[in-house]
Amino acid sequence: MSHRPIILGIVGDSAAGKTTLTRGIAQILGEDNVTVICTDDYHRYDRKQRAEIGISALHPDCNYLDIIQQHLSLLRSGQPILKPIYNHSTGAFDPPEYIKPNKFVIVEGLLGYSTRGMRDTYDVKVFLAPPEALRSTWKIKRDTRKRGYTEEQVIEQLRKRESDSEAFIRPQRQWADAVVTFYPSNGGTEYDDLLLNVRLVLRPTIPHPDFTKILDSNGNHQGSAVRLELDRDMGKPVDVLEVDGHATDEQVRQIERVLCSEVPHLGQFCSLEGNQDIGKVVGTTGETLQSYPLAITQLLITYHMLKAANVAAAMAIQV
Ligand SMILES: Nc1ncnc2c1ncn2[C@@H]1O[C@H](COP(=O)(O)OP(=O)(O)O)[C@@H](O)[C@H]1O
Ligand SMILES: O=C(COP(=O)(O)O)[C@H](O)[C@H](O)COP(=O)(O)O
Repeated sequence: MSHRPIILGIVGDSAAGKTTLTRGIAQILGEDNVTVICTDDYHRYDRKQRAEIGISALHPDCNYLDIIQQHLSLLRSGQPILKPIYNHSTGAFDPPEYIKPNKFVIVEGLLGYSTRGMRDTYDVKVFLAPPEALRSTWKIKRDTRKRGYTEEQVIEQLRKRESDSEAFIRPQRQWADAVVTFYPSNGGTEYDDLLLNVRLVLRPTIPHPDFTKILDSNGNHQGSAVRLELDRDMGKPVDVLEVDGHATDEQVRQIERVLCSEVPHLGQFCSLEGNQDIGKVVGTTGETLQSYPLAITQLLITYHMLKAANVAAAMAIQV
């Protein structure tokens, strides 16, 4: 290996879209180059024990955060780990698995940014923050179709976990280099998953692509479906790029050009080079999702992974 593994964190609440986004990015980086770790595997208690104790999986005390941190450090230095496995179908633990890191490691889960040690291990940190109404819809759909729960059980679980979501999950937003929010354009309950807009909050904690290139010479937007603004997030200044579900091919190509001018590898996954599968991913409920907002989100995060790999390779040559 020419450099140490590059580590991406994808953190967010249950059914925020972590696994779906992870799949899309792994497709672009090449499945064989990517090791995916889900931190649900580090739950301290199985489902029965959690019910007896009265603790939710979202609580830090319900997870071996110290072992996650230890394993992340090992993976970052290219070493293997013996990872526990939490089985969402049975609610119990399967035998552990031996995992060697590939060039890229994606670590997705609920509490990945809870400690300083964990946060320091990632090269790129993403937080997923869909509006709560959309997350509930996604969670009901997935957990009734794939995890054997009834709709009433999922709604009750969401209600019971709300205080832990507020206390432990949502505050982690502050540590992310990019906060990703897919949202319905009319803000209402009637929406099409394939026409969701995306709001990308870009913190100056890592150097983002120069999106000002998509503005015309007067600094104006080329249309209303793609917007670049300065804003504040949790009190701190940020750039915000929004891409609507109905953005045009040409608007999307402009963004792709910005990304590909610095990272040509991305070209083959863009509509620029005629790729028809841009932004296509199979969601965890088995449905095929495809949209420009999804594509731009995946490309932006992959851009950061490849840039981090270039930096790590340059450092490896120096030593
Ligand atoms: N970007 C997206 N666009 C449309 N639907 C999505 C998107 N991300 C997730 N979903 C839906 O939400 C469900 C839950 O997503 P998932 O990736 O399993 O969440 P998590 O891994 O965070 O628990 C998926 O089954 C899918 O139906
Ligand atoms: O919230 C999640 C995390 O998964 P995800 O982020 O993929 O939703 C699960 O509910 C817990 O792991 C508990 O498992 P269970 O529901 O089996 O008790």
